[in-house]
Amino acid sequence: MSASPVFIAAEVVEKFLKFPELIQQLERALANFSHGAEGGVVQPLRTIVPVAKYNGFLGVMPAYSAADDSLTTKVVTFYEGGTSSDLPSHQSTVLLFDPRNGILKAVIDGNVITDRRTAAVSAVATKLLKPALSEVLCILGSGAQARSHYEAFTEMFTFKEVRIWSRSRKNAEMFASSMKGAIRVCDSTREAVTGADVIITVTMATKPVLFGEWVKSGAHVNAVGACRPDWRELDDELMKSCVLYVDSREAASHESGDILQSGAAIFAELGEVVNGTKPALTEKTTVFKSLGMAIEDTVSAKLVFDSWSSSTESE
Ligand SMILES: NC(=O)C1=CN([C@@H]2O[C@H](COP(=O)(O)OP(=O)(O)OC[C@H]3O[C@@H](n4cnc5c(N)ncnc54)[C@H](O)[C@@H]3O)[C@@H](O)[C@H]2O)C=CC1
Ligand SMILES: O=C([O-])C1=[NH+]CCC1
Repeated sequence: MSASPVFIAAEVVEKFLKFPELIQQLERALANFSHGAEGGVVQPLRTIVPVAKYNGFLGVMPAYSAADDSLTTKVVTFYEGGTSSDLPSHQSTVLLFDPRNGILKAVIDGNVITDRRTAAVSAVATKLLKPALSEVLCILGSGAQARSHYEAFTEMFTFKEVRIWSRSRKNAEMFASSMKGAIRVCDSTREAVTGADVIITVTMATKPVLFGEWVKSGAHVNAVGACRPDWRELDDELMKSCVLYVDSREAASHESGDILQSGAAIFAELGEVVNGTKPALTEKTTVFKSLGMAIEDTVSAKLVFDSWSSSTESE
């Protein structure tokens, strides 16, 4: 009989999933993904089950990475407008299997993985695509992804000013007072965005919150929300005038409302830039449309499991 799977809780994931190591590992995974079959990544389009009665969605995100010899599936739920309680709007669990025989080895909290790996991928995009002089960072949204992005970006880059905008000023102020470092709370999206060199959109908006007319020429945008074909965060003007990078062409052309509804053309996958097969056009206005890939969870879960295993062996 096989041993029971271990359960790895959020606090343990927090301890072992750290920037900058996660960023380095995910940069490598993005490159493998964009190498096609040669890169050894198997990742079908995720399955999404709408739970229309409650404005919710269940996503199933399986992947295998030959380079990491890691096999996982994440199960994630997300609710438009959150739930009626204090629960996070996104909740997830990652199942890690032994790829040699299919035994379930670990059930891992997926919330910290989702927050940190998404921010880590945005950090890779920003490293490659930001303008040479990047002094002002702007974050739209003040939820879980805003926090992980702030942590990753202030650890990896140096900005003279960080601005936050949220639908409610109170939430933006709470965000600013709960994080280390100075953050300017802005009253409008326009105020937050004007003159910013790097912009992160991490909202649950279903209609555009970021408009091309406000975005400084040459700025870099990480567009992280709007993961449904009928949801938007960015307007047509920005989508059509930018150089557009995505995590996965396949996912982007099935899931991204910003791409499907604007008709914007995809220039490259981020992994192609890492591989050197497509250029990073840092002098242009760039958008990285992130939808989130299962392979990011696969690599993160393996990192957590291996670190946890080594720590228990040395006890
Ligand atoms: N690309 C990726 O890999 C991933 C993307 N996401 C997406 O990132 C976004 C943020 O996720 P979380 O921070 O976990 O959510 P959250 O629920 O913790 O925070 C959402 C934020 O958006 C704001 N918001 C909600 N409706 C809005 C509207 N209509 N206009 C403007 N702001 C609005 C909320 O006030 C809050 O500040 C979501 O769209 C989510 O689906 C989440 C996980 C991974
Ligand atoms: O990659 C991910 O886990 C998600 N992307 C959008 C909602 C959840």
